[in-house]
Amino acid sequence: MTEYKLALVGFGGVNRALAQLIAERNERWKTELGFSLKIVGVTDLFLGSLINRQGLDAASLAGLPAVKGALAQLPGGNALALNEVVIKDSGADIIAEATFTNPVDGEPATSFCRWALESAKHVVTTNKGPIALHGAQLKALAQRNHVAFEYEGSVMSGTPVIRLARQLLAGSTINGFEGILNGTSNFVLTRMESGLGFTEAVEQAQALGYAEADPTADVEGHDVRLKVVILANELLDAKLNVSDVRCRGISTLTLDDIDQARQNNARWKLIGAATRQADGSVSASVEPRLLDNAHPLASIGGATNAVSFNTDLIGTVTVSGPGAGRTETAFALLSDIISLHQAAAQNRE
Ligand SMILES: NC(=O)C1=CN([C@@H]2O[C@H](COP(=O)(O)OP(=O)(O)OC[C@H]3O[C@@H](n4cnc5c(N)ncnc54)[C@H](O)[C@@H]3O)[C@@H](O)[C@H]2O)C=CC1
Ligand SMILES: N[C@@H](CC=O)C(=O)O
Repeated sequence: MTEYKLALVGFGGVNRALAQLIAERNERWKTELGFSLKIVGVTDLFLGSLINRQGLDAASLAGLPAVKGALAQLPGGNALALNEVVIKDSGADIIAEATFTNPVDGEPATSFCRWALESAKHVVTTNKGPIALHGAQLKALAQRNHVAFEYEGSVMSGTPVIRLARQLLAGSTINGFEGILNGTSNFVLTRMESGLGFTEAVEQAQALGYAEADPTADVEGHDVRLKVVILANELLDAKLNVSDVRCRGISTLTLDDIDQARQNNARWKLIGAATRQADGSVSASVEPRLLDNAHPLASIGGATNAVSFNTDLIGTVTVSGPGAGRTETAFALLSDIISLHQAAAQNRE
């Protein structure tokens, strides 16, 4: 039975939920998945950092008070986020990176991934910045160092859309997709349909752990733009940069607009889309679209996301599931670890 040593970089909603899952399910994973996880390091800008090569108690970490420097209160803890030390010197095999997404340059998360990969440690991340902005370089770095770089949670949280499309649609060509790819904005639009104001709806999404640290990224479409780049580059073999994607969010939609749509049997949805053109190039956009209620994406409500792939052999395939949420996204990290464990087993055969 394999035991992976894990370091958690960024200890907010997602990695805390992963610690909780480890506390509850590690024993079960030994028999069901063939591995267990031992947390040997944690680092967070707000909470500080802590290393213990013998293993930290996952339940205690999950219940850590969310107060500044909380990790310094534990034996061996430090009030500073010693990110580089935790990544390189905690003895971890796997780095679970879940710090803020920076949609402009992907930093400092990209450096965290790079440090880990250069030190021959696997990386699992839910952070969209490094993949959308530096994905090709990080994948090459992982390959050179014979380690995994996995990021299923970067699009549609725990819903297995990247791996599902890559593996199970292999053999057919994906020529485009359109989808609802941001939980917060879809939650906000759904709440506004019940009459709640925009600001109050955003506050609810923040309280539920759906929103980005700066929710502007959610409502202005910047988060979806990163996800469109990730999906298009991964599944359509596009070479898109973030600046190639036209982007408009939902912040200008009013309760009147939403009520007007309802009276016309329609709904506003924030749609991210990409299409392969006749010359082989891929065009992409993020914009609010008025969908007739009969449209397959119109009924997707709350923080649920959905994406419809347009394939050459089997037509349209739609995948739907949670688009945000702490435990849902922590599950994506687990699925990444399962994937790298399976790949390691295959390599041994
Ligand atoms: N919450 C969700 O539903 C989903 C989140 N994601 C992504 O996962 C990542 C984590 O999300 P959450 O846990 O919800 O965010 P969060 O805001 O709850 O936690 C992020 C943590 O990272 C820490 N941090 C920020 N910069 C740091 C630095 N330089 N060094 C060390 N720690 C740092 C913060 O102090 C914070 O505790 C984000 O990139 C987010 O975009 C992806 C899919 C869904
Ligand atoms: N803030 C994002 C979280 C997942 O990427 C969202 O609401 O979809």
